[in-house]
Amino acid sequence: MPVQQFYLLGNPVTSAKEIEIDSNTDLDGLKHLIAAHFAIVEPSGIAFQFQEAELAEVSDVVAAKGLVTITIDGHAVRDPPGPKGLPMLGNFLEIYPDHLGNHQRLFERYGPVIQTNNMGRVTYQTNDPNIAAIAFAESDFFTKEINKAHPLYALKTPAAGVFLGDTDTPEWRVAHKFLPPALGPKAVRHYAPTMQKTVEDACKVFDKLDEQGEAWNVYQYMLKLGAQAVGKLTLGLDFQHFTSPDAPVHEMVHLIAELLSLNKKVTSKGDWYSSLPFGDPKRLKDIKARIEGMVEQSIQAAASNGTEDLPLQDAALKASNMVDYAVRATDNKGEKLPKESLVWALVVATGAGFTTTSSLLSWLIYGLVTYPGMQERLLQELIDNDFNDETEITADFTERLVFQDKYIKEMQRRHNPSFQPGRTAKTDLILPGGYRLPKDAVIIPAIHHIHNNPDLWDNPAKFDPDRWDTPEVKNRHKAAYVPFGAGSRMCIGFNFALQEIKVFLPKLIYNYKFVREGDATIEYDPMFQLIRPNNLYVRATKRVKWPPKTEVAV
Ligand code: HEM
Repeated sequence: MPVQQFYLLGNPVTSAKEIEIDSNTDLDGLKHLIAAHFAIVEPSGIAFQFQEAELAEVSDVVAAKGLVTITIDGHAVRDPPGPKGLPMLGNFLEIYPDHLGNHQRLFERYGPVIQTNNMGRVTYQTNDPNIAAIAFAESDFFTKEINKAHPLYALKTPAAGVFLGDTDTPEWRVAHKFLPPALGPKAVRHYAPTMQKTVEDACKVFDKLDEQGEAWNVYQYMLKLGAQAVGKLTLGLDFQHFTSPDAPVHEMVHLIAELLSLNKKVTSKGDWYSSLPFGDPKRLKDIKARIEGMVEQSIQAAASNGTEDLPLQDAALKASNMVDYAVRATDNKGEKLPKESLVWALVVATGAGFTTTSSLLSWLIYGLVTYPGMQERLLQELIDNDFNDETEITADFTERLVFQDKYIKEMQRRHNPSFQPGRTAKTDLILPGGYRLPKDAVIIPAIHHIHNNPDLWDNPAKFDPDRWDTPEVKNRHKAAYVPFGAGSRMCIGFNFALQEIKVFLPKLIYNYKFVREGDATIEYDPMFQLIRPNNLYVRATKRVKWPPKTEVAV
């Protein structure tokens, strides 16, 4: 078999490898062979050169009398670029507090894969859907492994399996078998009446605030609303958020929100900070223990109800909430979600459930008071579908609200709450474009920057729900829109989240006209795990008149 020497352009020639080439192989086969030897993730981008001339045939590669140079998508291999940074602080001061705006600037300056260093912690980010899709796919190259460089490191809880644990652990496999059925499309349909009752209770409070002529902080009330629904449907707890306009936020909700805030604080700084035995890192540990205790209590209450065990799918359709489901559901071997996994899997479902949905709900209200015509179009669609105070909001009904669906999609494009799912390199590897990543490097498909990348979206800053009807958007790259992440570690609660929002929004829009109070620039908390509009205030004025139904031309 012929033997040839290859090296990667950008690496020293001393790194050249001698590789045997099967004489029957074609160019594609040769690229795959070379990709396997050099851990090049995407073989199709490989090209061969000898003395700067392109070699387009395998026979030319074999015949070359010397080192054959490999290029990737026309580039030499190189480390992802990024700003130089200051000693100790790295790039921290030029990224925070506005990490969304500043990362955008870095993508514009350095290209689709960037490298930053925050007080010693190196992170890679991409706004390229092709590279995002590669990172999201659990493969020989990438996995979700929450190492020290991962944005969830300070929260890592292997027992949770989902979200806070690594893939391919026994804990992840078992949680990933038991939880998704309870959050599948059929299962969440039977949660619709509880969702509707929750928003109806909230409306009584919004009515009172209107009677008192008060404007209210959108995030605070959406946090109450999102948490009230998730509390009932995951833990079977009534957080009593809507007994009066001033009802306090339940301790559990405070603790989970503080946990996320502490995590972002702790992981935005170097490793030294997260190992301090006092201050934020200590508080983070104490809070985790308190949450664990509270969830254990809910589990005991559910278990003492003495209801029968059921196979996974049946349990998902019959359980009154996820604790009830989790204590009753059995797999085909008759086994249950082990006790060690139960507590943290439920904490995660609760936390992941209300923090995200309350932020998205807040952005949806922001859209009503910011983007002209949206309230009117959403209301008109309800009227045209005969919505009124008595309507039972089922999944069948919300499926008819086509504009509402596009409005939500566009909001998740422009203002998605989640922004940094991280994936870890399993080996030294080379990405498309020739970007080199070392083993254990964490790359973040930067959701906000993918969703606002001008190469993928026409006029991305424009809020335009109608773009979802265009062929460009319909035929987009599969990872150009990933509000719930992608791959086997994507969100398992997306059916729940979308249904909840599609039940809540009609009630809010039908009952109130929302008007913004104040005109301060909307701020988000850079030290929070999610993006939410912190200082948005609105007046919700109760509607007493509604527009007529659109006349259909005959
Ligand atoms: C607007 C609402 C939501 C958004 C934007 C959202 C977003 C996400 C994203 C981006 C991930 C992937 C994280 C990663 O790749 O590391 C994720 C995972 C997850 N989400 Fe959601 N989520 C939402 C609602 C929910 C709800 C309502 C629940 C549960 C009731 C939930 C439960 C989970 C869980 C358990 C995971 C981890 C799955 C795993 O590790 O295999 N999410 N979510």
